[in-house]
Amino acid sequence: MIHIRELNKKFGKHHVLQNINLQFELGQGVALIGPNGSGKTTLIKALLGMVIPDKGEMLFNGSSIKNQSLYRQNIGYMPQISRFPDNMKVGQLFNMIRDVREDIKADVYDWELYDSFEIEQMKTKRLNILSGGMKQKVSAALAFLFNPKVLVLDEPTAGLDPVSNEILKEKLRKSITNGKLVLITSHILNDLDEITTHVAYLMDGKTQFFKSLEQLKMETSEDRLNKIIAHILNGEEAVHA
Ligand SMILES: Nc1ncnc2c1ncn2[C@@H]1O[C@H](COP(=O)(O)OP(=O)(O)OP(=O)(O)O)[C@@H](O)[C@H]1O
Repeated sequence: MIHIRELNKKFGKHHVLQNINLQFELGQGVALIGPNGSGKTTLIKALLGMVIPDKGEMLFNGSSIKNQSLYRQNIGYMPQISRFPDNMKVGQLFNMIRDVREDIKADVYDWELYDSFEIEQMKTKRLNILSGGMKQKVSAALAFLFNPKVLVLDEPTAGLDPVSNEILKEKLRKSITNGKLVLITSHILNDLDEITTHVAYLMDGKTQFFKSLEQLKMETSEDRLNKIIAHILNGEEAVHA
């Protein structure tokens, strides 16, 4: 579905992505994790065409995404920080985005998060007065609205209250079961446990590993993602010590 080959990106002298090779398929929940500044958001932005790589290629369904934009219709994106037009109201934003995608038929729409997050009740609120968590809800509902095959979520649970967090996680779980590809970054590894089928771990712009959760569980004899990662990192420290 998504093939990333020998991807490189420098910002000035800072080599932020170094020879990244990854392959994601429908039905996977890929946890893209790694320390602050390891390149996760840059990789996501490259995939969305928001950052232009220096070298390497990315294929979506077998076709290069270079200078393409149509493939993005298949991706629902929830950014780390949502920036909305300040004076627009929530309802106007949804209307505007639906107008942009007039090709999408009404029966394709997925209103589940819109309903669960009770966005109808905030329809008349201006976007610039929404709390951080409310903005996250709007952003999540928009990412799912057109029922895309691929969901890319950059720290989606940061700022969500526990009930909303569970709603989003359940939605992601269902989406993966129904054959969508979910690519998600988070530092809250507990949030990823029930969603993850594969883990891509980035460090200093390099892929440290990309493995299925099952394989990682077997290798570490740990069950939870935070324990698995701690096990691997402690092992590495021991090796380097
Ligand atoms: N537009 C830019 N110009 C210059 N440097 C950038 C730019 N965008 C990102 N960087 C740098 O690239 C590195 C990777 O940033 P990125 O946001 O991809 O990390 P991340 O893994 O998502 O981090 P976090 O976990 O903190 O969100 C950082 O050192 C960052 O300062």
